[in-house]
Amino acid sequence: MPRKLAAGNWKMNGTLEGLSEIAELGGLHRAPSVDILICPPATLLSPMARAAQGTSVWIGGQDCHAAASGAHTGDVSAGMLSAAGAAYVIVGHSERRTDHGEDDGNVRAKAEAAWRAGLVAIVCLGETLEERESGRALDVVARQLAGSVPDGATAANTVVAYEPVWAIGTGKVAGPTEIGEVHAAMRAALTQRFGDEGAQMRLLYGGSVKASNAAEIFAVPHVDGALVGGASLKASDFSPIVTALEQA
Ligand SMILES: O=C(CO)COP(=O)(O)O
Repeated sequence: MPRKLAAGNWKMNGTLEGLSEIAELGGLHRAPSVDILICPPATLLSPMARAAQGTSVWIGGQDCHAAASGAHTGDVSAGMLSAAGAAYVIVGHSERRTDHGEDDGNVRAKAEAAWRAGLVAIVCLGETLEERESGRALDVVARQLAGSVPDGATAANTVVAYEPVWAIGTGKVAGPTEIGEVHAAMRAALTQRFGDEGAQMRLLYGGSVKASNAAEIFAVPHVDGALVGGASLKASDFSPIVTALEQA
């Protein structure tokens, strides 16, 4: 079983001063029993990767283009992220799906590009409030999982993050029953499709995770970590979440 994963997604936040947060986080967790990852904006990736060298903190990108290079103004390839020091890349975050019209096919192609560059792909999915309230959450997640996770996914090259859109940045956390139901369904689908690799693949929950609710979330079966937005920006906020995961 790969180690559990506490991942921070800084989104479009942070400055060079945030380098000190990486050093502080590494200092607080010198020999963690879980993996720790911070995904800063692309402009901070290289200095953050340097700051993280020799610490327990991994650095990742927040998105990549599906192509290796070419005429794609404003985009960054997976190879470029890797060269800058990334080990992971988030693909298919709901903010990318909404802001940039990305669909499951785009996300799948990005995950494959991540693998070609030697990165671990964190494939995100999750239903909207309207989809949950109309009883379609499990169907939506099943469809996104089937369409966004490429053939060839393994426990080593892929992480799946369930982030219900209505719980992101809203302070509304999905309850243990809701999370448990979706994570069990994802585990069953991944195991059916990928066998033992699917059984071992890390499944993260994301959406308003904080120190105060982390332990309850990590106690849910098939939750192997978290993808944290706001509460990952400060080491002092993120560190208790890392500790809760170590103790789960
Ligand atoms: O979108 C998220 C992480 O990718 C979750 O963000 P918040 O933790 O700020 O709700």
